[in-house]
Amino acid sequence: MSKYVGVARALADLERNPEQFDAAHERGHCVVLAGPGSGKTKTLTTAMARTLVEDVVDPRGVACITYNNECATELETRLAKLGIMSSERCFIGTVHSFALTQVIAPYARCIAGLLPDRFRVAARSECRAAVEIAHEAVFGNGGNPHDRWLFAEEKRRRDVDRRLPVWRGQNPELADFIEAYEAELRRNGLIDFNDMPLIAFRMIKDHPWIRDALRARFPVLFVDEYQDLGHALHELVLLLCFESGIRLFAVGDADQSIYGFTGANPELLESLTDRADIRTIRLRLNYRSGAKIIRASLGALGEDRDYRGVEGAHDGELTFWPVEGEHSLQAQHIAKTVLPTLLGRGFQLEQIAILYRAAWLGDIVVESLEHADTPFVRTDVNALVNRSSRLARFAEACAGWVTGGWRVADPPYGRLLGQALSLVYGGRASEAEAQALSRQLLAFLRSGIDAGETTHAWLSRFCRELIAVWQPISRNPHQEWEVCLDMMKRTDPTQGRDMPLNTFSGRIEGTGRVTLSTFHSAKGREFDAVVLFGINDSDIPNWRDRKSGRALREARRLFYVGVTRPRKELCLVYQEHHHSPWVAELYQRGQ
Ligand SMILES: Nc1ncnc2c1ncn2[C@@H]1O[C@H](COP(=O)(O)OP(=O)(O)OP(=O)(O)O)[C@@H](O)[C@H]1O
Repeated sequence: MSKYVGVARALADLERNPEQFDAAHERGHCVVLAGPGSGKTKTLTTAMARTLVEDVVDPRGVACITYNNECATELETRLAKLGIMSSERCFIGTVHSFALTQVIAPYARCIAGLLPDRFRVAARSECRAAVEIAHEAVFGNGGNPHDRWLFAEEKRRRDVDRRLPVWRGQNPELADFIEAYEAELRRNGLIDFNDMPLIAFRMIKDHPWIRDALRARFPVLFVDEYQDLGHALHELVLLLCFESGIRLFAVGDADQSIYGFTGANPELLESLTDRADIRTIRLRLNYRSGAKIIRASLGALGEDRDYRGVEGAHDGELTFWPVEGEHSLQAQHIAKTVLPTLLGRGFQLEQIAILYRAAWLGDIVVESLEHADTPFVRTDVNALVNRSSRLARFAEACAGWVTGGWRVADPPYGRLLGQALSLVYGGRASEAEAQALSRQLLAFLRSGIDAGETTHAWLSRFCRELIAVWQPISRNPHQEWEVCLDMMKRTDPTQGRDMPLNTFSGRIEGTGRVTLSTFHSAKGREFDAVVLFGINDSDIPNWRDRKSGRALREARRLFYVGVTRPRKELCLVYQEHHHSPWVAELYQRGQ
């Protein structure tokens, strides 16, 4: 579909919702605030596509920053449906990747002494070693360097502008520790993950020409899930949009802020709405869930909001599944009773998700589902494919192409090549480099068609024939090649973990498999039916959440994110007489 038709259709879709429609046409700074299922992502992608087609003339483009690679992939997929591909004109990625690929990589070399010439991103072991050396230099031998580093990291993420008095005014010894750590990394030609937005911020702050260059390329900046992006992004936005003339379009929901442990703070989003130069648009309709589920979700959140369902929509269903016993019995109950009941009511497995608080709870669910022979696809950190790793997703997409996708261009070869170019060259390759890479990729992919390899055997060749060749020529300073070894370990045939290649590939995700996910990974997704597992009084909230009001509020928001994923049915599974205190409120409001 051409992008013109795609955009026209997307805008027509919003016509019956005047707030969404207005937001998509806004030409000044705009923040869209809205609850779950209200079409924030839909509005953002439509606004982005419209801006590219109507407002911004080639070769200028737009940039969209989002929380993690998983959200970036979701946005890319939605934009592709409107005929818009991510490209030099359309950057979609995390704040770290924006900082690295759009600010540091192109401009750092123009600033003498800023970074070593051929810097790269440090591995975790290199960061730990630098923490230990810096700790000894600043504090001598007393105390655990890594425990103290947790506090230092918090300060590092929060006090983005180091020229402000607060940098040395509060905890000056932590400031010394951080500076010694960064100096140690630089001595070794390294930067770390959290350095990326900080270095970019300083570059933009100190060098007005970098602001001009960025505004020339990206006159409009989109930010998805603003509430989760933390201080570094917020400072970057203030600098780029309110001091440098870039237009801002941001969407978010403070009630869904669940990444406090990485420095996110819902107040940053709210502070934008106080500005007179920003138009704030609030969306009230929830297109996703039935009215009963919407009411129950406000019980889960413990606050009042004026959200409502669309007229004529189904009411939705809430079901409660108390189980006599701990986690493993609750998981067995899901496999033996809850899922069969949902299937009996006409739900398809691929439209059901089981959500839980942490990946270790996912291990317990996996055991029960395997025992019951129920097919599943797992999307938490213990999953075979780490969904937030671009390399892992590339491997998965290649496997999809090899196992039949090549026949129907699902995924299209051009997309695989684009991903490979981005992994190896950060998207900037010469014609000759692109051709050579394409030859290697195509030769590898073709050799896998009808080869009958298992996943482990295919991944071994993937590592040998592609990754080992690409690693030495790569110009992308953020490497994650170790993900390949991790996937090989997770499919080790000697441990009985190998599987057919089409089981590994994403092609059969969504066909006949129930989704397993943490609440965090389920953010932004939706399913017909959602089963919340382990909603016990010791799990949500757990003892850590109960330690502070802030942590307790975040746990409650996490619960709210889970409760707002279903379209039609929400099932809560918990230990009888030991359910989370929030279940009662949810029950009362849901009636
Ligand atoms: N104007 C509309 N007309 C019909 N359906 C819509 C409209 N706006 C949104 N939707 C549908 O509502 C659902 C939720 O939309 P979307 O994922 O964009 O919401 P969201 O606000 O980003 O949700 P969350 O915050 O929970 O991630 C999607 O299925 C989307 O297609």
